Amino acid sequence: MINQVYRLVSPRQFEISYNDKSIISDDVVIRPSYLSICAADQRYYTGTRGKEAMKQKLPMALIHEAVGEVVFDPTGELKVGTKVVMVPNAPTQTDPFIGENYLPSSKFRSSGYDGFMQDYVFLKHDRIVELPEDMNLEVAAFTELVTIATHCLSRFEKKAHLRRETIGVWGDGNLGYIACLLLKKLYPDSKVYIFGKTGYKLNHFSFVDEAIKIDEIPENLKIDHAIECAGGKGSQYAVEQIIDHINPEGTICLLGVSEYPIEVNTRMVLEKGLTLLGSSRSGARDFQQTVNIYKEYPDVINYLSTLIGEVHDVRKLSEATDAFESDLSNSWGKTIMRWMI
Ligand SMILES: NC(=O)C1=CN([C@@H]2O[C@H](COP(=O)(O)OP(=O)(O)OC[C@H]3O[C@@H](n4cnc5c(N)ncnc54)[C@H](OP(=O)(O)O)[C@@H]3O)[C@@H](O)[C@H]2O)C=CC1
Ligand SMILES: O=C(CO)[C@H](O)[C@H](O)COP(=O)(O)O
Ligand SMILES: [Zn+2]
Repeated sequence: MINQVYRLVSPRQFEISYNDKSIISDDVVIRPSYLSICAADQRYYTGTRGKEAMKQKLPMALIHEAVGEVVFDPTGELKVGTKVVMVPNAPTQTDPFIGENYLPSSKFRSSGYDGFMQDYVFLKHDRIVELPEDMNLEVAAFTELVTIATHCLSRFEKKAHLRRETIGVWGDGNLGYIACLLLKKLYPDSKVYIFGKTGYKLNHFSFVDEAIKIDEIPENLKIDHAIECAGGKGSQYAVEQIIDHINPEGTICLLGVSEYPIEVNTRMVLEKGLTLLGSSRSGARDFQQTVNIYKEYPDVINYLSTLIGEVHDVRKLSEATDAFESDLSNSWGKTIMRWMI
């Protein structure tokens, strides 16, 4: 069959390409239904990802956050119409110590390999997780971003010492919101503080113990551990404040992506004996665990719906461009594309 793939060819410019794909294989054929735009996609779309990466990775279909419906499963295991979330990471090897999302040989969609902006996506069974039948698909669309927090917390659980009275999250955006939400569910005895820049964004974090503006942090405030979700240059200021307010031997989970190297006060990292724990992307297990969280705590889905920013119907490529442009001027929430192309 001929599959249409919608690739970014240069900043702000998409083009259609045609891929001949045989359906005689083990792959499940999925029709994407709801796609969600990530900050990483925007760095490619706007061309701020850096000249070298742009040259190396384009042309490429964007989007690694998406759900879809099964249209054909050669094994007959999945019924036509089953709603699934798609795992963007495709490992080519396994390693007893290194996770699939840290193996350099893995292929990650919309970072060097075609993402989900396609008519059909062809996936192995282990790259698909079935969604609850009544799942809000606009929320499900950004499940991949939720898996980032799930993955980070599973690493935190293994590495951080057990005094977890107060945990601080820096970054009053999408990932900060999700990290706070999962912390409150998975660590109900811990106090969770959100640290952000903007009052109206912080107002959305109704479920945390404290919402604090970063220029109003009491000098004597202390936290046991922290999660940084600011990104860009903001990561540097966030890490600086975290180091000031964290108790000795705390763990700092780093999630924000910076295009340029940031400065870290290593003297104080040493003096306080801190652990810096970076996490990037996620694997199939994190997707399964996240869907389990949806099932166990259905109110998580309600809280996540606060993050639905705009939903765009995309019937033609110019409407995808509109969605990306509009996303750039939205200060709160995720931009979702209802994929009708
Ligand atoms: N590690 C991983 O695998 C992943 C990482 N990411 C990265 O995480 C970062 C956040 O993503 P996302 O939440 O979607 O982006 P958002 O833009 O929604 O959130 C970032 C928020 O942090 C705020 N901020 C900036 N500086 C500070 C600071 N010093 N202290 C506290 N808050 C600050 C921003 O405010 P303002 O806008 O006003 O500057 C914004 O509200 C990005 O860099 C993204 O690329 C995303 C997905 C996966
Ligand atoms: O968003 C992400 C995962 O959800 C990562 O930040 C993204 O994969 C980083 O990739 P790149 O190197 O292409 O910016
Ligand atoms: Zn992403």
